[in-house]
Amino acid sequence: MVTIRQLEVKYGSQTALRIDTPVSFEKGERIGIIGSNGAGKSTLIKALLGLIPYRGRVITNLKPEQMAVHMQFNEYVTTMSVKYIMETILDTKIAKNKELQELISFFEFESCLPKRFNALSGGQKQKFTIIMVMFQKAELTFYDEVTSGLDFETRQRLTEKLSQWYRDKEDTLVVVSHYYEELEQLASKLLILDKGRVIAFGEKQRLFRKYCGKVVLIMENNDKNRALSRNFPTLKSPEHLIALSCEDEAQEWKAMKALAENNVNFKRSNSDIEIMFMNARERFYAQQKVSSER
Ligand SMILES: Nc1ncnc2c1ncn2[C@@H]1O[C@H](COP(=O)(O)OP(=O)(O)OP(=O)(O)O)[C@@H](O)[C@H]1O
Repeated sequence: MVTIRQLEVKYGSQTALRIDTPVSFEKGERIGIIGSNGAGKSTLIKALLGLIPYRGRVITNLKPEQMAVHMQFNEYVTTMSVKYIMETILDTKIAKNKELQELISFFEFESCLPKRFNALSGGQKQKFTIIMVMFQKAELTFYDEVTSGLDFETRQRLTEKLSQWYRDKEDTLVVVSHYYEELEQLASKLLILDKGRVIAFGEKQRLFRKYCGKVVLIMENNDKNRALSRNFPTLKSPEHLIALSCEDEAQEWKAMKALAENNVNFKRSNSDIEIMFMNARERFYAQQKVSSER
């Protein structure tokens, strides 16, 4: 559907994004884009939508009107109801449009319709834009930080709604997010960016296997657990945690037995995106260092 053969975006003299190896988004895929602040995530979306100039080659059979986008920040006039804005932008009447009614009801947005945009809560504002984006039924839909700025519970509820809506559909989605739980639910493939470079791209489980092993056992970082973990291969992990990497079932049983015998609480995961991201980044820079030393 979209193939990025090569892409370079510069703001002045600063290169914000450079993709050298081809990246393709195929029909029906759910792609998550992750990366720290300033990694180039929004820049990539803007370039794909043709909103900013870039050098390189992006091949797509999609016309601009076949792509829909939910940007991080959205503003609307505040002198009229959101119902009026929705009907004007979508050029339809809610009362006569079953599909739009279904979306409004799915997102429990009915009671918000008479309100003005500035009177909506953060979550309601996002729902408003999501409904309008979904209504376009685009071939390719981008969600850029759709739950950013929302409290934990609202974020979870909205992610669940999005995941439910798309569950049995074939839409192609590109979801940019800082929140790993969101990508666990919405993405099956990941594009990991850092400082404008592609660190890794591929199917979520394949990347987990490559950077973390079969499974990771995650426990609190304290003196006792640090001592225990010395007998096992560990991965890079958030500072308050220790992650043991298990390459196969035998290693997993051995590590679990040791943790159980020492009465350690742990979480087992074969999909932790945060730990996978940290280790992919670590390996990328280690390889860069080796090749620059050659
Ligand atoms: N309009 C602009 N002018 C100059 N520099 C810009 C502009 N927009 C982005 N940048 C820079 O380009 C780099 C990538 O920015 P981008 O917004 O794509 O990052 P991001 O991964 O989306 O970050 P965040 O997670 O913080 O939204 C950053 O260093 C940023 O400061």
